[in-house]
This record gives sequence, C-alpha cells and structure tokens, in this order.
Amino acid sequence: MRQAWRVADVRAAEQALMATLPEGTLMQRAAAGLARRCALLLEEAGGVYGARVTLLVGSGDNGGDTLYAGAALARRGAQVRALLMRPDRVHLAGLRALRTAGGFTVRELPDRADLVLDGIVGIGATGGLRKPAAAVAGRLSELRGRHGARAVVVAVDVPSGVAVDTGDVPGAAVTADVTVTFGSLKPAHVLGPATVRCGQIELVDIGLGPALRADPAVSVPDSGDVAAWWPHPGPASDKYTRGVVGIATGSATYPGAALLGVSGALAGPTGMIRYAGSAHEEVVRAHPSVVAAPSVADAGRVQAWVCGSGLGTDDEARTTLRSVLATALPVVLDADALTLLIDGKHARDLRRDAPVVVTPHDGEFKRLAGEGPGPDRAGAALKLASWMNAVVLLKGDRTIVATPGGEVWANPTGTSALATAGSGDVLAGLLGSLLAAGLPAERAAVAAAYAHGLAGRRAAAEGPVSAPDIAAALRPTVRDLTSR
Ligand SMILES: NC(=O)C1=CN([C@@H]2O[C@H](COP(=O)(O)OP(=O)(O)OC[C@H]3O[C@@H](n4cnc5c(N)ncnc54)[C@H](O)[C@@H]3O)[C@@H](O)[C@H]2O)[C@@H](O)CC1
Repeated sequence: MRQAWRVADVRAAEQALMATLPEGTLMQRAAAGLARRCALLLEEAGGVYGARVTLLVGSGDNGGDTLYAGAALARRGAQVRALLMRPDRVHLAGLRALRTAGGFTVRELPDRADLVLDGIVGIGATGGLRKPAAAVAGRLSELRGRHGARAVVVAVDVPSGVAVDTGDVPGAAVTADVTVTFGSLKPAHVLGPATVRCGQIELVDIGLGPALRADPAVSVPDSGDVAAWWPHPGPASDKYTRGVVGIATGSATYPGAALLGVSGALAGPTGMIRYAGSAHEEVVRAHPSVVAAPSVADAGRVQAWVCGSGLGTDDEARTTLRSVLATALPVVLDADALTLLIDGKHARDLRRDAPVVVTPHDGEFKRLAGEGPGPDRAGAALKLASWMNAVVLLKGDRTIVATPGGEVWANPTGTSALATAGSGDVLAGLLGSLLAAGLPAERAAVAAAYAHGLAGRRAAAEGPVSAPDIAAALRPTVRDLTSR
C-alpha cells in the first residue's frame, strides 16, 4: 500500500523535522537524491559527462533543490544550464553552488537537452502555471538531445502546473517521464489527471516519516493488500458459509444488466448467488448455478444485496429498492437505484446500520450530490460519503473509494477499456460478492475496483472490450491476484 499526504501535513512534518536539524539539511538530502536519480537516467542514455542538462528554476525552494542537483551533475561533467523563471527571485545559495560547479544561466530555453529538470514550482504552487512557465512547459516535448532522442523530463517533487492536493490539472502543466518526490507522496501523485503527468514516481527518503503525524489523505492499494483481504474458502466451508450474494438488478426490459451483474458475482468469493427480479428466466438459462426468484421477498437468505442496474425507475423498482434497504444486510446501490434516491423518497430507508456502498459515475454523482465532483474528486466523494453515510465508489480513470469515516482510496489499475456499457454491472456484482463473503464495505469496494481494473486491462490485451469480456477476464485475474 502506498499513502499520500496533503501539503499542509507535509509542511508541518518538514517544519518539525527542520527544527531538529542544521539549516538546509532537508534541501541537501532532497537535492542529493534528485541528482542521483538524474545521473542514473543520464548513464542509461550515454553517460553524465558531456550530457546537456537544462534546469527550469522557479523562485521557491523547488528551484533551490533543482539548482543544487544541477550543481552536482555539473561536478560530474554535465553541461548544466539554468533558465530562471524570475531572475530577481531565485534561491541565491543554490545559484551560487551551480555557478561554482561550472553551470551557467540562460535567457531562453535551449533547443538541445538530454535531461530537463522541472523545478518551476513544487508544493508551494498556487493556481495554474503562470507565464512564462506555462509557455516553457508546452515546449518540453520538442527538445532533443544525443542522437536526436527526446529530452527526458524529470519533475522535481511534482510536475509544475498540477494541483498538488487534488490531482487536478487546471491548465498548462509539465508532463514528466520521472517525478522525484521527497519525504512522502502527495495526492497529485496518485489522484486524478495529475497522475498521468508524473510518469514514473520515485520517492527520496529525507527522514520525514516519523514526523508525519497526520493521517494520510489518500491510500493506494497494491496487489498484496487485495490478495490479503480476498476471502478464501477453508476445509470446513460450504456454499452458505462462503456467503450468498443477492442480485436484484435488471428487468424484463434490461435482462443484460442482470446477466452482467451475476457474471461479476460469479468471479467473486461467495459460494452461491441468488437472483431476484423479472429477468430470472434469462439468468438461470445463462447461469444454471444461480438460484432465481421473481422478487427480493421470494429470494431466500443472502448476506449482501446488489441493487440497481437495469431495474428501471417504476413502482416495482422502488419496491425492490425498499426491500433490500429494509434488510439488515450490506447493500450495493448502482445505476437506477441511485436515480431512485434523488427525489428523497428513500431518505428514511437509507437510515440503516448495515453498510451501503454507492457506485456512481460522474453523471450519477451529480444527480445524487446536486453538483458534479468537480476538480477535487476525492474531496467531493468524501463529502457525499459523509452526507449519505455510505461508502462512495466514484468511477473514473482513477476510481476513488471514500468512506463516511474520512478515508480515501485511489485505485491504480483503471483503464479506459472499462469505459464500456455494462462494465459497472460487472463491478457491482463482484463487489456484492466480496461484501457477502464478509469483507468490510470499504475493502470490498477497493478490492473490487482493483480486480475489475486488472480484468479490463487483461481483456483489452485481447482486442476491443465489451462488458462480457471484462467478466470473462475476472476469473484468471482473480486467480493470479490471489494465488501469490
Ligand atoms: N520545506 C522543506 O523542508 C523542503 C522543501 N523542499 C522543496 O521545496 C518545495 C517547496 O518550496 P516553496 O515552499 O518555496 O514553494 P515552491 O518552490 O513550490 O513554489 C513557490 C514559488 O513558486 C511561485 N509560484 C507559485 N505558484 C506558481 C504558479 N502557479 N506558477 C508559477 N510560479 C508559481 C511563487 O511565487 C513562489 O515563489 C518542495 O516542493 C520541495 O521541492 C525540499 O527541499 C525538501 C525539504
């Protein structure tokens, strides 16, 4: 698991740590780690000696890190040139170090460079990238170095232009090949469109860990987490003790939603699936292991319900939603169930002790919350989670899971291949199965999004992806994920 901290918490930790160390120690540690990584990149591309290195230097400490790292590379024989964004406001000691090492300043962005260090702005950024930095950021992909190769762009701490606490990219921003960050990850490394701007992320230890007292803002699961959480049957398990998931989705008009929800659940850990709804004949025909009934009332015992997709919004759909919410069981609400919640007629039904997980995409989120998630997707998901007292799984390139207790998870396995009709039905079915098998709601949501993303990638490797392909890819995905 990786974790990211907000700027204010990072700064508090830095201040606490700096109070115990000689002045400048943290910047020296940061710059040394940065220079080491840059030297490795240059060695891979033909050597440090004689390499052309361009420093983009802003007016804060981010520029200071960059100047010191540039000085270290100049001492190893690189030709280091620094473009100062504000020559009147530059880290003077850093500039002195660069000049002493043989580096110099330039007034224009040099066309030729093997390596560019983006030290325009770090965690002190406010708003979108200003001129002239914005224009410089836009030109980096044109730069060429040895043998005509594209210059490698290394972002110092964060790519300049991203919103560090939200992961938004409000305007012009640097696109890095590698981001070397210090002390801890920040939300922009793991959330939103900023993640794409980071390239490969390298964390330099500057000793900040023990001083980071605040809870992390965002956690990112890895395959080890998901494997450790995934329920496995034991020798004494039977189909009931493994959990029974109820699927109340689809309708005579939309039987496909029922079939896809069931196929997602079939890849989950439960021992049995019960289907309740008017698509029951189609479901049994396609999936003979499913026990189907026409309504929730007739379905028999389950340990969690999935409700919503393809249900429609008529009175029968309302009855179904009311029936699942009236149980004392965990419930996943998706698609039409979310639409049914908007008019507030189910506010009372939602006052329940058992967990609710809602799985909106942006449009559904907007209808539920009254406004779209906006640039701060994690913050918006947290607000909705707290307001609904539900775990919110906000779908997107980096699906977010937010809990009423204030935790945020960002799923790292997303792929655009998942943006296909019925993909969410498969996810909801799998999530329901994990809930029914006993996982806490937030882990079920995080694990389902993780496996679903991997399945989308696996399916995409074979060709164009539709939802049944994702469902089919879930079985080998779950096998690989959980058999380590
Ligand atoms: N505080 C510490 O202990 C450490 C800080 N370090 C470095 O210091 C950085 C933070 O330094 P600062 O607090 O000085 O802040 P930054 O250097 O990130 O940015 C502040 C400067 O950028 C300008 N600026 C702000 N927004 C801008 C925008 N949108 N477009 C163009 N210019 C903009 C401001 O005028 C200000 O001069 C970190 O990102 C990291 O690189 C490291 O040296 C590690 C230790």
